[in-house]
Amino acid sequence: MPETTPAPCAPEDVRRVACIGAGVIGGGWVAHFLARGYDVTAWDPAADAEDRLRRLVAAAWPALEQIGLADGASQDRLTLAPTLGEAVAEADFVQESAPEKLELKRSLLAELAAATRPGVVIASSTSGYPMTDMQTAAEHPGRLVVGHPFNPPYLIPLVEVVGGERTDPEAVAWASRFYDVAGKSVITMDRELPGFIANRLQEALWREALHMVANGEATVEDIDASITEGPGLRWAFMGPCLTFALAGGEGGMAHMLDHFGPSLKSPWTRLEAPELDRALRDAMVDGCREAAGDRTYADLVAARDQGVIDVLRATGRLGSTRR
Ligand SMILES: NC(=O)C1=CN([C@@H]2O[C@H](COP(=O)(O)OP(=O)(O)OC[C@H]3O[C@@H](n4cnc5c(N)ncnc54)[C@H](O)[C@@H]3O)[C@@H](O)[C@H]2O)C=CC1
Ligand SMILES: C[N+](C)(C)CC(=O)CC(=O)[O-]
Repeated sequence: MPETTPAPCAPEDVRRVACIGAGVIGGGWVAHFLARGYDVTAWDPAADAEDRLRRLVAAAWPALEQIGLADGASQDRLTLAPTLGEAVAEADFVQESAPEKLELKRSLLAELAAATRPGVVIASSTSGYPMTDMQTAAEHPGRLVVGHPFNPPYLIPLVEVVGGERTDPEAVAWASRFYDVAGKSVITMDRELPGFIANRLQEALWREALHMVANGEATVEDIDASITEGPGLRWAFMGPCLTFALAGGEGGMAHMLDHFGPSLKSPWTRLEAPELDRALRDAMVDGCREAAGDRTYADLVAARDQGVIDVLRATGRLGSTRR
């Protein structure tokens, strides 16, 4: 039975967010919430976590200043807690971003649900585990939801929100409203799908890319250029459905389907996942190294951040969310 304890405050009244796990995504969430003017408490068991996290936030800050900080936003409002319990004790909302391992998520979410104040909503950043599978060990599973972000969470607006079988629908509604108030663009799902919506779509593309590299049919560089020089330009402002409706000319989607629909049955795709063996792993790693050239990780992050800001600005979406 879903738990019905109400959240201790309204989504509009959240002041303190706890971020559990402070790697690529947890750190990105920290930067986002700080930029939106929240107090943030983080916890991560790694010895170098604080140093890594503060560097990530400092590197993100110029991009965040460019798109506009909330009143009072400051990197000084970040605290690293010595224990998980202290990190969440005063939190109005918790974002979990620990490694993608099901058993770890199960026990961590149970621990978080026991350590937070009653009713506090806890969201997992998982890339694909259904909440039903992650909430099995929790005594208070009603306030556990998925809040799936996109890298970097401080610039990519989308977050997919969905509950599990034991999640209280009120918690899903609360989380969706909170993310909206916190400047995210929210899709609330009414049922669980492995990979949610966006990763299910990305996975199909990714699987085909791996097949082509494994078979020597395309290089990493060809694959990336095929998107950045091609469909990727359209996808930044018009999704694949409306884009393909235009492929039908004035006849729209109806003509497009009547014309090209039968080709869906031709063997363009190979829907089984390829074996991620050593050779394929090396080909992908070497190909990405070659594509990066002499650009460092920090160079690539800065270039990506500027690219996303430029696209958001060019398409009139800087500072606004999807309605
Ligand atoms: N990397 C990406 O592009 C995306 C990742 N995600 C999801 O975000 C979550 C985190 O992934 P990343 O940030 O990429 O991983 P990461 O490896 O960069 O960071 C994971 C962090 O968790 C810490 N950690 C280890 N054990 C922990 C524990 N027991 N409790 C709390 N923290 C612990 C590690 O020290 C590390 O700092 C995963 O669930 C992943 O699926 C979601 C969207 C995108
Ligand atoms: C690579 N990934 C599956 C972890 C990516 C995501 O989950 C979302 C993203 O940022 O594209």
